[in-house]
Order: sequence, then structure tokens, then C-alpha cells
Amino acid sequence: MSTGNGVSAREPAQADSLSHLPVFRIRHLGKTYGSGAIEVRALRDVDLDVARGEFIVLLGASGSGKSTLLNILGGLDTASDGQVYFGDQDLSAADEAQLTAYRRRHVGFVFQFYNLIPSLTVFENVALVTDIAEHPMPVAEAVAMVGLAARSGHFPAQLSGGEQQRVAIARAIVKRPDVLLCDEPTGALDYATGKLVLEVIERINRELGTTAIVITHNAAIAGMADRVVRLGDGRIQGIEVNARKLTPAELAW
Ligand SMILES: Nc1ncnc2c1ncn2[C@@H]1O[C@H](COP(=O)(O)OP(=O)(O)OP(=O)(O)O)[C@@H](O)[C@H]1O
Repeated sequence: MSTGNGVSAREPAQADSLSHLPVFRIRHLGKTYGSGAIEVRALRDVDLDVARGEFIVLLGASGSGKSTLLNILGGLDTASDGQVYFGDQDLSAADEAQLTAYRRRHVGFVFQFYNLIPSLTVFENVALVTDIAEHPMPVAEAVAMVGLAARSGHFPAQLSGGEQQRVAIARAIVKRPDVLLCDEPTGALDYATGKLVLEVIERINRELGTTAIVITHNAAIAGMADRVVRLGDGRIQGIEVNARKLTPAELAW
């Protein structure tokens, strides 16, 4: 849909007509890697609904299943048992082509390492994704949203780690994903830089309404969430609701 000024407004996506459904419905989800003596049960009997626009922090010890859960929600990995629905789409029954389409259309990923292309500028790194997106926002808008408008023509090597992570976030959101999945987004960053990156993720969740799920080892970040999901040994050990969400500026660790 064109607004006539060259800015593409968002078409009512199929997901919008499903707005009464949770973004994710996870039922009896299990994931087993390997078999026999080397079998690892990474997830067991996980049940969770994620509401549209929610900000969830996933906490848990190393090996508790956080990345496995995020990867299944993002269509990068598949369930061994149970169901995962995105709206009314059963991801656990999807084939590779359907998962690829799902990832392209609906999911933005942010990882600990930024995976930017060194020979491309900030603008070009973000623009790359828009070729395969259905309703991308203007690249300059995504770059401005992460506070890097003035650095648009710079190359990754000319940026700090936090700035590079913000480019990775711009790249993840330029296609207007329904969900932003972040695996240790501040893991490689110092305190102040980590906070700047969290501020960007919080802003995207608040201003664009993008559902955000963030894995962290840093329990202080849990204060930003609507809900905190604690994983242990592949199971949900507890879910806490924050009566008042803290801003990244209010977090301390
Ligand atoms: N591809 C794989 N093959 C075999 N085992 C795997 C694979 N991926 C993960 N695992 C195992 O599944 C379990 C859960 O791993 P996962 O990466 O989800 O944990 P995590 O909570 O994200 O850990 P960390 O905080 O260290 O990143 C671990 O025991 C891990 O060794």
C-alpha cells in the first residue's frame, strides 16, 4: 500500500485479523537433541502464551534451554514434541519453506554478535534486508530509530560494539517484524553501551508495538519486562509479572 508520498504504510497483515490470538501459544513443547546415550532433552513440556506487544525476558542458567526455545519460536529450529502456534499458524507442522517464509515475514533476530557485512555502510547493511521484505519501513527511518542517522555512511569497523549492535537491531526491525527475538543482545557490551542497546529495544517494543523476547544472563534486565520467564533444566520454573516496568535508565547492575 502506498501513501502517495513514497512511504509505504503497512498493509493489514494477515496476523492483524488474528489480533485476538496470542502471538505465540506454546503447548507441551519438547526438544530432544541426539538419541540414545547422547540424547539431550533441551526442553520439556513447556507451556506459554505470549501476548501481542509483550516484552518478555527469558532467564536461566547456561544450558537451561533459552536459546533452544527462542530458536523454535523464530523458526530456526523445530520442536520434537508439542505445538507452537504463531497466531493460527502451527510452526511445529511447518516445512522448511514455510519456516523460511515465516522468518522473513514475521521475525527479527538480534544475536550477541552483530554479523554485519564489513564492506557495507550502516545504511547498506540495513537496506540489504529490505529486498526480501514485504512492507519494509524506509531504511533511514530504521537507522534513525536506533539513533545512528549521523553514522549512516560509516562502515562497521568505524563503529563501537554498541553502535554495531544498534545497526543489527535496525536491520532486524526495518522489515517491521511482528516479533523481535534477542539472544544475549548485551552479552558482548559494557554497562553503559548495554543500556543504550536496551533502550533501543524498549523503544521499538513501546513505539512500534513489536513483541520482544530477550534472553539474558543479567537478572537486572528482568525489571524491563512485562513478564519474566525462568527456565531451568528445560522446563519453566516460574513466571513473574512486573507490576511496574523499569526503564533501562532505572536498571542497575
Ligand atoms: N544442536 C544441538 N545439539 C545437541 N545438543 C544441543 C544443541 N543445541 C543445544 N543443545 C543442548 O541443549 C541444552 C540447552 O541448550 P541451550 O543453548 O538452549 O541453552 P541456553 O539456556 O541458551 O544456554 P546458554 O545460556 O549457555 O546459551 C544444552 O544442554 C545444550 O548442550
